[in-house]
Amino acid sequence: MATQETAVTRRLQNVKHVILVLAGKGGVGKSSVSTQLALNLYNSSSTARVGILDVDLTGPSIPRMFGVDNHGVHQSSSGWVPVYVDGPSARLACMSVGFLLKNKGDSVVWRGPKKNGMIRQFLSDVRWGDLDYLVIDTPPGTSDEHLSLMEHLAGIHSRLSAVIVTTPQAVALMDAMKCLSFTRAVNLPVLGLIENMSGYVCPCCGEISNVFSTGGGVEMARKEELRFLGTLPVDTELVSVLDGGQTDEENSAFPLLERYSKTPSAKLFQEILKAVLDSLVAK
Ligand SMILES: Nc1ncnc2c1ncn2[C@@H]1O[C@H](COP(=O)(O)OP(=O)(O)OP(=O)(O)O)[C@@H](O)[C@H]1O
Ligand code: SF4
Repeated sequence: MATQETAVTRRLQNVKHVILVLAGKGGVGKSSVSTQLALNLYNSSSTARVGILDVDLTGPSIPRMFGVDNHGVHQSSSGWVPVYVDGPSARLACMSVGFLLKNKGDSVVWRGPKKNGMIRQFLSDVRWGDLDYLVIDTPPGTSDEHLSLMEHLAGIHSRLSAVIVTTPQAVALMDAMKCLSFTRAVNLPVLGLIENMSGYVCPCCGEISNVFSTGGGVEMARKEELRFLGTLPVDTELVSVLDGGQTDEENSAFPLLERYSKTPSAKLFQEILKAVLDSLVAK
């Protein structure tokens, strides 16, 4: 184990911050928040270097969200080369088990030890290089994958933190509490809580209406002395950008960023990004 940890520590020596995105429950928007966090961090300065690692091994959705699900990764003598989703700028690196599957629809049916080995390889064998931020999209709940991550990242514990994503419903909040207790058990600092799918953005006028209850995330954050990072409504424009697949038709090297920047979510995420960066400084 010591050798493995050293390999991970060595590989990630020039990664300044590693941010795990957690959610207690599936489908609350953890992958879309991970994608938006990576895009906003990338956009936070013209030199920011960002990586996104998808360790949701049984349901990898990051390649599809970035519109690179037909790409593969290749091995070089110094490790796997990630997919650079921003073209020639090569400041936004992406790695996912999705790149290793023969067919998009293939499922990954692995036992714990194999998943653990894959996560170790993602951390120790990918040529991440110098990164300001590495965002890790984790599976829902707290599973073997989370324990593997904590074990392999032990050597860089001071650079680790987490963001918890929930929806406003009581059942999602209960599951978010389980996530929070996991972070406390493993001594993982939490930057704060994001309430996703909180209200609905009208596609006609942009007004945000509350279809279901909202405010559960704020209340949980208050009770648990967590920072509340902000809310994101259900945004149909975001869905068409993240789920519709990107094309290279637009006159841009990075059509996803251009299309995302026009969504209501992009504007709202700027406040969340500020809160995330503040929390990182205060950590
Ligand atoms: N704020 C939002 N507005 C509209 N659609 C959203 C929003 N957040 C997420 N979605 C959509 O909901 C679906 C599920 O989101 P996502 O894949 O991010 O969830 P998840 O929590 O990562 O799910 P999983 O259980 O697969 O880990 C996707 O189609 C995504 O585009
Ligand atoms: S929010 Fe305004 S524009 Fe949107 S559907 Fe309702 S009334 Fe119409």
